Amino acid sequence: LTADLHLLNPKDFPQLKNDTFLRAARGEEIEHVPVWCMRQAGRYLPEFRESRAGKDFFETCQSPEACCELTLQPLRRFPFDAAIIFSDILVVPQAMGMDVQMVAGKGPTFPEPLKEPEDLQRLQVKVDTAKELGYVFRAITLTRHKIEGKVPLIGFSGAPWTLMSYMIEGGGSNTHSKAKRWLYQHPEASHMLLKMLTDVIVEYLLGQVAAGAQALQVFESHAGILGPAEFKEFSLPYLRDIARRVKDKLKEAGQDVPMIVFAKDAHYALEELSQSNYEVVGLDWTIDPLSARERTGGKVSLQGNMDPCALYAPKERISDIVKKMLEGFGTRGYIANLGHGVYPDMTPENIGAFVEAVHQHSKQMIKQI
Ligand SMILES: Cc1c2[nH]c(c1CCC(=O)O)Cc1[nH]c(c(CCC(=O)O)c1C)Cc1[nH]c(c(CCC(=O)O)c1C)Cc1[nH]c(c(C)c1CCC(=O)O)C2
Repeated sequence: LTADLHLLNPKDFPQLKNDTFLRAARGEEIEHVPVWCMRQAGRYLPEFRESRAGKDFFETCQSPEACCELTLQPLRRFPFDAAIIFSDILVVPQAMGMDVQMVAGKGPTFPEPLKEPEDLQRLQVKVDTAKELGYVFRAITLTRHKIEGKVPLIGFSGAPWTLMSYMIEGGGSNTHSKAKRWLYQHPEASHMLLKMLTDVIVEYLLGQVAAGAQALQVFESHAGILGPAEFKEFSLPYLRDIARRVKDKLKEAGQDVPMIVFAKDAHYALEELSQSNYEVVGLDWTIDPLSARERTGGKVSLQGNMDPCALYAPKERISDIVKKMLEGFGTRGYIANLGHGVYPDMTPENIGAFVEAVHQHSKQMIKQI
């Protein structure tokens, strides 16, 4: 074990061999369009199901070795241009003192969700991220060593509104009406909670970079349940604050790490999102590539946005869909991805076809420029 201690030291990482993803995030020249998939480490892989079998989900998240193995699994199969650390957005509410369990067939569950503003007193205001979330940092450091510079490693966090909605709903929801009730009945307490979450998230993301994360993605998965006005009041200011504060701190240390904002179903806010201090705006599949480009005015790189269900199509059809998508976005300032995560019943082979189609078509297109 002592011989392996350097693997938990965020120093002397292997040299990065494929920086295509980082260059695309910054809008720089590339030889092919980089591609990765949200939930690329997931139940669609038999080796993932085997590693996870019989183990508690959050215990798995707390094991750096398990997180490292699950992060690397998809890279052994497919030539992805980036890896995302295996973890979950709900480790942040846990660090703030809330109990969260992963219930099979039901998803994440909070036995004691926040009900009224008084419940905010149950939360840890000042979270020592090194202590409460150190296991994520150790997973990132270990993975950054073990990935051997093959591709960059992405760290991530849930955004404040998405985490708030889980903490109040107590789990998944169609309407999010319990959480939205707070926005209309308790706007001040809502802002207080969103601010508390923002403070923890900023520290958490900085800790991930210190541990070795080479890019950061912020998931506002529940943006679509808000309308434009509520998004502007309860989501956007916090998304902007997170990027500003993380970047200011990194700059002091002479570091620069690209940040991606993925606000699912928030196409009503694309203009605002493209002016939010993030280098990359992630897109779900409900927006047309060309109009996304127009509305973001070339100010940011874009990531996305194939309908995950297109992976159910035959391989030739996947290739056609990818080609159209690439033509819509163009090859510069673009990172190919799905519009949301891979589903458990998808065929690994088709993910391979997706990755290959992105590489092949984009190489062809770049040659013709
Ligand atoms: C909303 C959300 C969550 N978690 C996450 C989000 C934001 C992205 C999104 O919008 O989907 C983020 C997340 N969760 C997971 C990752 C790992 C990295 C990757 O994308 O490969 C990431 C980036 C692993 C996971 N997180 C989870 C799994 C599947 C469960 C398992 O492995 O046992 C994985 C691979 C569990 C999880 N965790 C969460 C849900 C809704 C679920 C699914 C529950 C279910 O389907 O039963 C909360």
